[in-house]
Amino acid sequence: MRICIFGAGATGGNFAVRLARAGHDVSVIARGPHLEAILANGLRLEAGETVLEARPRAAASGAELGVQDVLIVGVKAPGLDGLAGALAPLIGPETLVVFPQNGMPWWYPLSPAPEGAPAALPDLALFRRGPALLAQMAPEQVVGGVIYSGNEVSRPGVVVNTTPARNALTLGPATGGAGDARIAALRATLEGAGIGSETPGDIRQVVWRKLLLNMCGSALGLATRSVSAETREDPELSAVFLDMMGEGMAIARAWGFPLDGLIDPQAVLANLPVHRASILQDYEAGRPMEVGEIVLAPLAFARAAGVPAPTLRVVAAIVSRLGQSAGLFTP
Ligand SMILES: NC(=O)C1=CN([C@@H]2O[C@H](COP(=O)(O)OP(=O)(O)OC[C@H]3O[C@@H](n4cnc5c(N)ncnc54)[C@H](OP(=O)(O)O)[C@@H]3O)[C@@H](O)[C@H]2O)C=CC1
Ligand SMILES: CC(C)(CO)C(=O)C(=O)O
Repeated sequence: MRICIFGAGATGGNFAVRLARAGHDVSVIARGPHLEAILANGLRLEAGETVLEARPRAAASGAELGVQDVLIVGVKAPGLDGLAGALAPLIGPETLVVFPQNGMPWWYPLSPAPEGAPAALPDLALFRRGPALLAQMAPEQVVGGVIYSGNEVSRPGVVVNTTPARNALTLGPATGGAGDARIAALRATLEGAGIGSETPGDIRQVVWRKLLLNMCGSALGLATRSVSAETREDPELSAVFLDMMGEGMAIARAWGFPLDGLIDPQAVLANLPVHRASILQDYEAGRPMEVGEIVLAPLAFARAAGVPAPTLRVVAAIVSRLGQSAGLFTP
């Protein structure tokens, strides 16, 4: 299986090292000092006491690598704008293209609304990424992904894995269902490399579940400039977190993905990692932020379904203002 990770930064770098060390034909697309470091010394993954190194093939462009069996698009969501042409040389008619970005994904509208959900999705700018990307691949090639794995690039060529006990990438076809044998084979490949990959009923349910973690934990970590775990140490912030979780569960329920019984908000709070959420990493590094995907999209879903979300509204306004003032987010 030829696997390319386009944008082997924090999470992509983690997956590239683990897959390469499991013996797979892995290549990465990177740029700048990170690419130079990978070309010179390979990729290094520091996961707790464990250090893993690998030398995947590295390139600046897809044309150097050619068509892949699996393409994992590891860039941040704003990086998808204008990216379709750069992905093209890596994609053939059989290539599975995995999009594992946090928050509401561009591919969400590719499968029909579940029974009882409002028929029309909110009109989000992020959904307008679809046409350019779908000019390079059929909808059936699009694989939705959800990452549970905390990572940070500590210096070029080096990734620190802040959640060594949990590294997972859940996959499901964006057009619905559990997926065919090729997706099953990819899950098995990930599992064999130490990356958990359960089979979801509907990947959009997993998206909502993860989105709530980011909408509450990552947004509060950003607003307070602290590792996510600090929220659970502060009683007032914990209460805000739980209020937002309740709102998020009501939003997901209204859109046909009830999470009752699947999420225990108290347990999610108790397990917030000692990790600078990726949106906080972006803010501090001056990189475009996933504000639209992580807080404004669920707020828009709340409004479209008439679900009250007063706490989310306040936190979203603060996070959006932070991003806009820093020039890292445009609504
Ligand atoms: N980090 C984490 O712990 C987690 C992240 N996620 C999600 O995973 C996704 C990826 O996040 P993360 O891994 O943190 O992101 P990173 O920013 O660490 O990695 C993305 C990489 O892609 C590179 N890149 C972007 N565009 C191009 C391009 N056109 N050509 C070559 N390289 C490019 C970036 O380079 P450059 O640095 O030069 O921009 C960077 O190295 C996000 O949606 C995030 O929310 C999910 C769970 C946890
Ligand atoms: C909170 C975390 C690590 C969960 O995987 C995450 O998604 C992020 O940092 O953006």
